[in-house]
Amino acid sequence: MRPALEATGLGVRYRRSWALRDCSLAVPAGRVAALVGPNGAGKTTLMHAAVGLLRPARGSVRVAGEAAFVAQDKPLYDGFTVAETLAFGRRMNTRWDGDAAADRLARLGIPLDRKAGGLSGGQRAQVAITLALARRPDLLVLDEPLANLDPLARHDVMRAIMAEVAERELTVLLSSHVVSDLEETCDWLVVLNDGRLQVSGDIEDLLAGHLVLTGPADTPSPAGVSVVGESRTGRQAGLLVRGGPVPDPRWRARRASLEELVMGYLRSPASAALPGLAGVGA
Ligand SMILES: Nc1ncnc2c1ncn2[C@@H]1O[C@H](COP(=O)(O)OP(=O)(O)OP(=O)(O)O)[C@@H](O)[C@H]1O
Repeated sequence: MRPALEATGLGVRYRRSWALRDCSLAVPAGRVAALVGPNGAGKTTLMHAAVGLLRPARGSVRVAGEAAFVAQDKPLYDGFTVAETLAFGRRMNTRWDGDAAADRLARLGIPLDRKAGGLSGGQRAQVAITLALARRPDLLVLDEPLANLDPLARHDVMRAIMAEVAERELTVLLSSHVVSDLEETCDWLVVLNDGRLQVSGDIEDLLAGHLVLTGPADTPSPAGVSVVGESRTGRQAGLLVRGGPVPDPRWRARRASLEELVMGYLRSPASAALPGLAGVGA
């Protein structure tokens, strides 16, 4: 099946510095993909390139169908009511599902006569996402949709995104700094670090393909697996490895959590888990 989002050798440069280098990835249709990485890693740049807001200096990025983008600051006109905001969206877009948008806001209990400036952070996020969904996109791109939201609002926003994905063929790419927010919802992981792609893959396959090993600090690294990262503190050593099993009884092995997997790669910028590498599903 054609990927919903495909980047090939993508490179983006702001003046003389490269914000993204040689980035090749494919997100299958119908997935909810988490885009994670430290500040300045290139997440927003990748999203802007994907939705056509900036032109790559190298390579290409392609979306199958229409993309809708919700920027980090969720721009809404504070003086407009929610109803006026919807009417404006209808005038600006040929492909517009106003009924679905009104239904969605009613379900969320967001009053149509409220000025956007009087909405809470969570409500603003929901209105911005509703406007993007009303355009019936094939790919919904959300730049930190959960930033500045309390835990309940974060949960509500993620649940609402899940409901949309379940209802129709929609692919989502969303960035976040809080990996625990992504665990229940996302099934694809993209890790960027300093402008380079480190991980792109199915989350279940990635978790099944990695182990956390703990053992005495002087234990030699196990054979037959590839060490992503290691920390040796005092008498204890901890490794994140790709592959397994590890028959050496000095190492205790367990499944990695999503957080451990992400942190393990981010701490070891030279490591990568990309399609085509042994032990990682494409
Ligand atoms: N308009 C711009 N002009 C010059 N440099 C830029 C511009 N936008 C981003 N950059 C630089 O490109 C790099 C990637 O930035 P980007 O905003 O894509 O990262 P990010 O992963 O989204 O970061 P954050 O998590 O802080 O939002 C950074 O080094 C940043 O300083």
